[in-house]
Amino acid sequence: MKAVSPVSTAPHDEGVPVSQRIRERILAAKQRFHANDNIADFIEPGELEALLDEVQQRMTGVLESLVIDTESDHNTQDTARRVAKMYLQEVFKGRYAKIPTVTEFPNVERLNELMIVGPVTVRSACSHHFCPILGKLWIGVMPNEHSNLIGLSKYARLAEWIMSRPQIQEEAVTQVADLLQEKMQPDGLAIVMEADHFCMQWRGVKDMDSKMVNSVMRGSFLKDSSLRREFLSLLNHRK
Ligand SMILES: Nc1nc2c(ncn2[C@@H]2O[C@H](COP(=O)(O)OP(=O)(O)OP(=O)(O)O)[C@@H](O)[C@H]2O)c(=O)[nH]1
Repeated sequence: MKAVSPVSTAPHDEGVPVSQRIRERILAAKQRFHANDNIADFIEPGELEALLDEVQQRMTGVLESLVIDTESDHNTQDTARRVAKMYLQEVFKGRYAKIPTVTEFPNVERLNELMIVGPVTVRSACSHHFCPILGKLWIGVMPNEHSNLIGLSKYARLAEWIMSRPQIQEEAVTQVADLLQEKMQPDGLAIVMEADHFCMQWRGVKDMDSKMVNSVMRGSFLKDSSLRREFLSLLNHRK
C-alpha cells in the first residue's frame, strides 16, 4: 500500500506545513480562527495553492484510513484532490476569500420605508458533521437618512460569503446581521433563515421534515412590534 506522503511545504520554510504558517500568523495577531471565521487576511499570495496540496495529502490519508483502495479504484483516484478543491474553492470558500466588493450608495432620497429582500438561497455545512445545510434567507431593512444602500445582488453575495463556511445556523444568522448592520447602518434590520440540515435527514435521527427557523431583529424591528408584524406577515405571504 502506498504510504501517505509528507505534507507539502514551501521550500523556504523547511518542513513547516503551510497551514501551520497561517495559523502562527493568526495566533500572533490574537485573532480567532473558528470554523465560521474568515482568515483571508492571514493568507499570503501563493499559499492557497500550497494549502490545496496540503488538504489533498491529508484527504488521501483519510481515504487510506477508510481502507479504500484509491490506486485501483478508478472512482476514487482523484477524490482527495476533488474534495480539497471543493472545500477550499467552493463550499468553504468564505473562510479563505476576501469579502466581496460592495458598492454603497448614499440614501439621497432619505428612504425610510420597509424593504424586504428574499428568499436568498443559502448553502452551507454544519460545523459538527460537515453535512449540507440548504435553506432560504429573508432580509428586512428599515433605512434612515444616514443609511447606506447596497445593490440588490450584494445581499446574496454577502450571505454566500458568510454561509460558505462550516456554520451553525444560530451563529450564521447573527454573522449576516452584523455584516449588513456594519455596511448599511440602518434604523432596523431583520433576518429570518429557514434551513434543512442534512445531519438530521441523511444520518442521525433521520427526520426528513423538521427544519430550523431562526431570526435576528435589531433596532426598530426590536422596539416596534407593528413593524416586526408587518415584516413577518409580508414574509409569510411570500413563502
Ligand atoms: N443548534 C444547532 N445544532 C445543529 C446545527 N446543525 C447541526 N446541529 C446538531 O448538532 C448536534 C451534534 O450533536 P452530537 O450529539 O455532538 O453529535 P451526534 O452524536 O452525531 O448526534 P446525532 O445527530 O443526534 O446523531 C446534532 O444534534 C445536530 O443535529 C445548527 O445549525 N444548530
